[in-house]
Amino acid sequence: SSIEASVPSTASAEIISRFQHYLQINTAQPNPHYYEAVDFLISQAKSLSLESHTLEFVQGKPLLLLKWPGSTPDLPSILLYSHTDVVPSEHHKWVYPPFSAHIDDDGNIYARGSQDMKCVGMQYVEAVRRLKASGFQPLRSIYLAFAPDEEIGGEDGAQKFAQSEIFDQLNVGVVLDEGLASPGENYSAFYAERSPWWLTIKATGAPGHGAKLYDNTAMENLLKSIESIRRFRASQFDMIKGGLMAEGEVVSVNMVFLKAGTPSPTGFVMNLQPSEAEAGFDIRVPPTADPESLEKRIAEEWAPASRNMTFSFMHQVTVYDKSGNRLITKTDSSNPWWTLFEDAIQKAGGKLGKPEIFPAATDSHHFRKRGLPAIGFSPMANTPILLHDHNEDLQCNGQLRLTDINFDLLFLNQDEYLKGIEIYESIIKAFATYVENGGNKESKAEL
Ligand SMILES: CSCC[C@H](NC=O)C(=O)O
Ligand SMILES: [Zn+2]
Ligand SMILES: [Zn+2]
Repeated sequence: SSIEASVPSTASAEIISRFQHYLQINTAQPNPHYYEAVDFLISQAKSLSLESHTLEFVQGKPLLLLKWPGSTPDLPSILLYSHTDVVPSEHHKWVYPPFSAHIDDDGNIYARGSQDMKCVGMQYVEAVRRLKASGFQPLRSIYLAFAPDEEIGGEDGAQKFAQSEIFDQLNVGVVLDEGLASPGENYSAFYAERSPWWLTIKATGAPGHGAKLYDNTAMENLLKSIESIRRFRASQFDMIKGGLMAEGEVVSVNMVFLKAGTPSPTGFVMNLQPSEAEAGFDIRVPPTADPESLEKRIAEEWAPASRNMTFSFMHQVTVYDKSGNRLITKTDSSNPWWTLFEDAIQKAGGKLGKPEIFPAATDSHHFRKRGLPAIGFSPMANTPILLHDHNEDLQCNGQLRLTDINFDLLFLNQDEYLKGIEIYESIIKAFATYVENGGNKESKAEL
């Protein structure tokens, strides 16, 4: 029987092979093969008799929308959201090629996107397949969106989608999007994310001979700022180290570039103090922070005009929605979707850890900005995540950027993947049949 347990059934083998197929499509930034992914997903939709629409808010960047109509279409719908792009890979550092979707003897599936987030996209599809096979009929309409460009900020994908008239017509009530794997037995879930602020500070000062000590040089002015930023960084990091805050709850600041000096044929001119010096920072602001005081700190301490400094943001995502509320999805009984989500996971035999703030950015904020509840969830427990593992280059805002966060690597075990499909079955069932007040006035009277 131990052999039987380790050999997947035919159905499981087919599920895994469909996942492999999706993983094998090269959708790496900056040149993702989007149409190949969309064609494959449309073939899946056909096999499930789902309606499919390819939306193209920007040419060459298709967003595939699938629909399973509900029997009570007036009720707000469920959006099962995923992105189709993946980050680039340094191929030589991989044990198995990133688009091989190789499965080793332990059942671990190796591919770029195995965790982020082709797993989730296909798990939605498989969960729908199983629910359909069981004869389940949703009350609410269920939409599956497969969107481009999350890895570069989602401006031509989720953002345009969430702001579109088409989106309004979907009457979405709740969004499921990606989370992170977790190494322990509890699943991770995310109710918010930190907003990226990409800050450049620039110092100017009088140029002068390298042998002269004088005040107000560009380098000295910049270094004072860097010292101040480092003190702030340490204060935030100490709260994590001391166990007072989770990673997503503090403001992170990391210096990502330094630019100064006068070039010469042999490198830099060594006896000249330059008149300009610049540094760039990747700042992540939790929705619980006070963005105004951080902006004040930047203007007064990190780049004060009094020290001949200027600053600009290459990218600055707000922490507020249109009504001025924080981009936070409630995780208490005031949000019925959260309660349903928790219960559904438990019913399917899963355990949920304390909900967290996602440390990086996902597409969820584009939906939270519309005031919608969005839950970040990738059902992968007992799965290592490689945070801060190695750097990857990709295009963002036309700039070559370096991410210091990398949770796309490694592998996903096939049993964990299959378990995740059952978890989604349970969640989709609960969401799609939910009616406010239980749809039953009497049951309310009993209370
Ligand atoms: C603002 S574009 C970058 C989005 C990216 N998302 C996942 O890594 C991130 O750096 O968080
Ligand atoms: Zn992702
Ligand atoms: Zn990613």
